[in-house]
Amino acid sequence: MTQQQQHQARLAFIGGGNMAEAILGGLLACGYPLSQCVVSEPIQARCEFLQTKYPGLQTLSGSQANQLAVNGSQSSSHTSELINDGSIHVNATAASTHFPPAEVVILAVKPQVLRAVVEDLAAVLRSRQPLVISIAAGIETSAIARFMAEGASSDLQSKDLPPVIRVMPNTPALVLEGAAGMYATAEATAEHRRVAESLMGAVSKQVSWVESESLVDTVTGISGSGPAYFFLMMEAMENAGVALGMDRETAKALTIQTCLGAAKMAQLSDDDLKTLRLKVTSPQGTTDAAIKAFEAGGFCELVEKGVIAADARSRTLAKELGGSKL
Ligand SMILES: O=C(O)[C@@H]1CCC=N1
Repeated sequence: MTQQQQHQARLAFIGGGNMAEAILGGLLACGYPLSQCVVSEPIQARCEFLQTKYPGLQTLSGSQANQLAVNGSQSSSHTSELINDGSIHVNATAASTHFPPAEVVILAVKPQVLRAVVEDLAAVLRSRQPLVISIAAGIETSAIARFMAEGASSDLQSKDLPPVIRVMPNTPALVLEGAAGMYATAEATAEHRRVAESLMGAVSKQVSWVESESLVDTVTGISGSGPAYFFLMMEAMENAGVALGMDRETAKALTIQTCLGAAKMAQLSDDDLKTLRLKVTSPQGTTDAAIKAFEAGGFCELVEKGVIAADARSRTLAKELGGSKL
């Protein structure tokens, strides 16, 4: 189904950092209506940057911005009071100060502040019951549920917890080439899964559900952090070209296209990755010389160590920031 054919949910981004921008930018690039998106972001300058880049985007900043983004404001006078109060800043280009409640809340804040943010939003999340999508690295859905339970008054029962889907996206979402892994809690219905899949699928070429939440940490180790591994490899190749006398621009352009071409071949070919490698590698040839040098330095073991380190860090974050009560 195309974006045009289905209801496009009102989205509240809590946090307007790089990853929120990647998802937002990707959604807008494929036709998601700007009017259905609001970004709550504490740093005024970042709001201004987003407004300049996406003219007409509603951004909210200030002490009650997260609440307003989720809860909406049915009365513009209420919003005006908040603005006059100095407690909230709404971007000047927003068409109106009327904010519909969010149907999907995307928690796109750093893991270190997720607890405070969710506790602050607990009551409104539990009364509004939006679909909550968390992209915070490492924080388990059980911890998010506990933050919601602890942040709201105790007379609300646990069945009042909204559905949570944990997503590990990656920054190529900004150019609609993302890869994302997703895990849904038992509260999430097939429709919630469909909405999350459709939002992340709009900016990601690969969306994979994992059945065990611990595999989200592994997704983080592969595709969440993965773009940085390829950027590092590309940096190293570019620098090697420069060291051999090539101008940086040419070395960079050849490196990037080689990376793109290899990825496309890997995607389109029926051959597995090893076979593709061997097809480039003539015996005693140039590639063979390079691969031998990589192997002598423990390249594959090193990459495995890197992926394992990212996976492990994601699990440690869960313990450090989510606690171990659940
Ligand atoms: O480095 C990080 O913590 C985040 C998670 C995945 C990509 N960046």
